[in-house]
Amino acid sequence: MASESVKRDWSIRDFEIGKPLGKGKFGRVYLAREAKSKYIVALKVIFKEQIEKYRLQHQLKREMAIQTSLRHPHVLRLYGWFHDAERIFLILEYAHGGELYGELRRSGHLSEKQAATYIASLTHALAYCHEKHVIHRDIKPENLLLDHEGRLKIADFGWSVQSKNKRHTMCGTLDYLAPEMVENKAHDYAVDNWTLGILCYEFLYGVPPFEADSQADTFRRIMKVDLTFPSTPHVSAEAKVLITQLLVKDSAKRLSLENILKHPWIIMNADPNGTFPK
Ligand SMILES: Cc1cc(NC(=O)CCC(=O)c2ccc(F)c(C(F)(F)F)c2)ccc1-c1nn(C(C)C)c2ncnc(N)c12
Repeated sequence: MASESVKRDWSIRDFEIGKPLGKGKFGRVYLAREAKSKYIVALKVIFKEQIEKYRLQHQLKREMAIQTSLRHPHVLRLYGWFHDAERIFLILEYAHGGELYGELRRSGHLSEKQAATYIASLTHALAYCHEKHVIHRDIKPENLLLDHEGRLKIADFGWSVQSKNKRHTMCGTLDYLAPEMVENKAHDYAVDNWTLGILCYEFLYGVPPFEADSQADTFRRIMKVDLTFPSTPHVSAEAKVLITQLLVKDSAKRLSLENILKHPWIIMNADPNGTFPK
């Protein structure tokens, strides 16, 4: 699939369409199978009139170029795409394990081993993206999927796909944005380091650290870095140290991706091959 997906021109006739996986602002996504190789993929249908209506042609082209160029075990593959008169079809890696979000909602919070394994996977994926000069900027549980072995995959929905089970967060939540993003200031790669701190907190406590009843209150809590840790036995002091070293207002002072991977909490808890014993 990898070699073919780059050169040949695909068309809808090459695929057998399966069950719908979810629907989004621009169209639906289906389980599908490439007819010859029987290779399973997720096929996302985007309606051209929606893209034209929001004048997203260039942004979509840029996203497609970025996503087809990324090759990393923790970044969901975009194998290729094709279009007909009114639709654009994206041929995506199928994440058999579904949404990490679902796992977090079901269990309330993750164990330190699960949380550390996911943070280490995300850190590896972000180090790769940053090497390719790609800042993700939109990492949140919504965009995190799991493969059949429970390995994390960063997916970039562009515009979030609302899967079947309704999400609890409104789209456009501020919870995951760094201070310089919510202030609309110039931002750099370190915004992703901040978001790793947000996600680590949410994996361990079940809610993001600056959650509030209104966006205005969330905004105020982010700008103040109003970070508090509920007292609970299942979160170690080392985990709190890592979160505190990432949720730093001055982006230059946030722990680097390299030092996250050397952090005692990650070394002690992350499973090196990214799965972790269930
Ligand atoms: C549906 C789905 C899509 C994606 N990726 C994208 O769609 C990229 C699209 C994009 O970048 C884009 C689109 C419009 C647009 F206007 C722009 C712009 F212009 F703004 F930049 C950008 C990744 C994974 C899934 C996915 N979803 N699910 C279920 C949870 C439903 C899955 N379950 C299993 N496996 C899966 N792969 C999935």
